Amino acid sequence: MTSSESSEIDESVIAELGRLRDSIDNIDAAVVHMLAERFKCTQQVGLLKARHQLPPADPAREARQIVRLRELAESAKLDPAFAEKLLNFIIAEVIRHHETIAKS
Ligand SMILES: O=C(O)C(=O)C[C@]1(C(=O)O)C=C[C@@H](O)C=C1
Repeated sequence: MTSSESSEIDESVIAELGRLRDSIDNIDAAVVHMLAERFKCTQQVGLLKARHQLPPADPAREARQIVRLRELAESAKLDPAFAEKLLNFIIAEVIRHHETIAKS
């Protein structure tokens, strides 16, 4: 392989990496915007729950969400265990916010 051939390969690999990273950046931005919208909704839920003395957590609702999300993940070829962990992580933060609202 000549030095010009190897530098062409390097450039095409770098270009492909750049394209993939651009898509990753767009997807990450979409995730952030979607999470921000979700937290706007849960903020309203937190206020409603605090006003009506409802408990911050609703384990029955969470169980239904997990079943649904695991099914969605499976059909999207995403690891259902990962989807469940992610939902639990988000919900734990929401419950923390609900508790803060209830105390205030
Ligand atoms: O649906 C509710 O009751 C919420 O408070 C929202 C939410 C969620 O983030 O999806 C958070 C806490 C509950 O345990 C269940 C679900």
